Amino acid sequence: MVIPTPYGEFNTRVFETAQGHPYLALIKGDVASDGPVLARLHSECLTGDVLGSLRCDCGVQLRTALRRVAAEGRGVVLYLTGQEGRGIGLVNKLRAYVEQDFGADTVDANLRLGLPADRRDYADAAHVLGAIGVRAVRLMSNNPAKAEGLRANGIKVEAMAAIPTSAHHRNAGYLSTKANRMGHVAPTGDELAELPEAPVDVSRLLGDIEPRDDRPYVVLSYAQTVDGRLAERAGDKVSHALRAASDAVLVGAETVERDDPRLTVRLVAGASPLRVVLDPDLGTTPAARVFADDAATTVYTAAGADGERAAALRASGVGVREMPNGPDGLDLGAVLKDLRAEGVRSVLVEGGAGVIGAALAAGVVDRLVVAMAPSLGAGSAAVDMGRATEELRLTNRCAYIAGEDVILAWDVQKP
Ligand SMILES: Nc1nc2c(ncn2[C@@H]2O[C@H](COP(=O)(O)OP(=O)(O)OP(=O)(O)O)[C@@H](O)[C@H]2O)c(=O)[nH]1
Ligand SMILES: [Zn+2]
Repeated sequence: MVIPTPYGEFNTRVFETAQGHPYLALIKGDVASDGPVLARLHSECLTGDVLGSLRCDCGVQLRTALRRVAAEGRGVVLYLTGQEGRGIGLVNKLRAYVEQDFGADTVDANLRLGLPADRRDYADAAHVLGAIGVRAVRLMSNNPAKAEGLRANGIKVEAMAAIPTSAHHRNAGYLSTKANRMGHVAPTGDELAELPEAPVDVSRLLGDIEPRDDRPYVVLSYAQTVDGRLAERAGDKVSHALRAASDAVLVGAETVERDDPRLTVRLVAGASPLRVVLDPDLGTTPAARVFADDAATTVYTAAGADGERAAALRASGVGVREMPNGPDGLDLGAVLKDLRAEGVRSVLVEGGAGVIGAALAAGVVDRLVVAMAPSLGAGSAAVDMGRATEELRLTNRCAYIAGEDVILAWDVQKP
């Protein structure tokens, strides 16, 4: 039986464990032939796999694994139901999340509930691999228990490496606990070691993400030429990792018109944030890529803007919210307050010049991330803070250097 996916078709076989849990094998190519097979044992995670929850990175890992197997043309992703919540089930996992909201890490949360930190067993998974003809694997995981479980049941694990994902500020703690407390190992083996690239770590660039009661943590991110003019920023991994770490990315209507950005995460493995467009008169073209359905979008507009246009956007799944006008277009403070009320904890403001200037002038920026484009004399006007005259002091500097790129970041101190 074939299941067609966005990554291509997978031959599918299903097995049922003695406890009644279906194991779904998504197979590409001839996995019974000689040579280790690229493989992932994926523990069910309804919140991450289906809903894209940002508390973990399971959904991103699952899709990345399917993509890698498809790219290689040979391999298997074994989807293990019954392993939800590391084997304690969905209800207990959600109870463990409540414990985590009260300060426990992912291990202690289970223990506080009187449950083991991990109740999974991989014997059945090994038997399924055996049944489809797999004898040796290159395992996409850095959980040593998975490798041991396979080896103990007759499957050779010839190499092993994690599927690196870009951390989100909401799962950074979870990922570090897995590394520090759950014995997850560094990649080993020649073949697989060169496959995954280390994820771009932008946590120091972002600083301490601390939302306030009345607005999210606001990060301003743009590129400038060495002589201080705003520069266009070609899509690069750092800027995509910044998006992947944020709850929302915000731009003005001019940027949508001029650059037609998608504002999604594509160059690193990570989830796309909510896209927010400030468009006071709803003049952006309906064909703009930011309205496509590959991520969620909310448009903020002035009261009384084109009602038909708003209705059309809503019908296509784009949120439209009316806001009062401020000194420089829409009242940015009101927009941020509304986003916070919707649960957004961090916003990455990417431009354009008008929005950047207005955010600085309004004193709502917590962190500034400036990429230095290696050029002089190009670019458009410099950042203009309009009427704001008070100096903003910058502290807690971080410098990120990769190849030709120099990126600097600071906390913005309020006068
Ligand atoms: N109990 C509990 N389970 C969780 C939590 N977060 C994720 N899970 C479950 O953990 C399982 C995923 O396992 P991970 O520990 O993320 O990764 P792994 O599969 O052991 O290791 P890798 O193969 O390297 O990804 C899924 O079943 C999730 O539902 C949590 O906070 N508490
Ligand atoms: Zn998960």
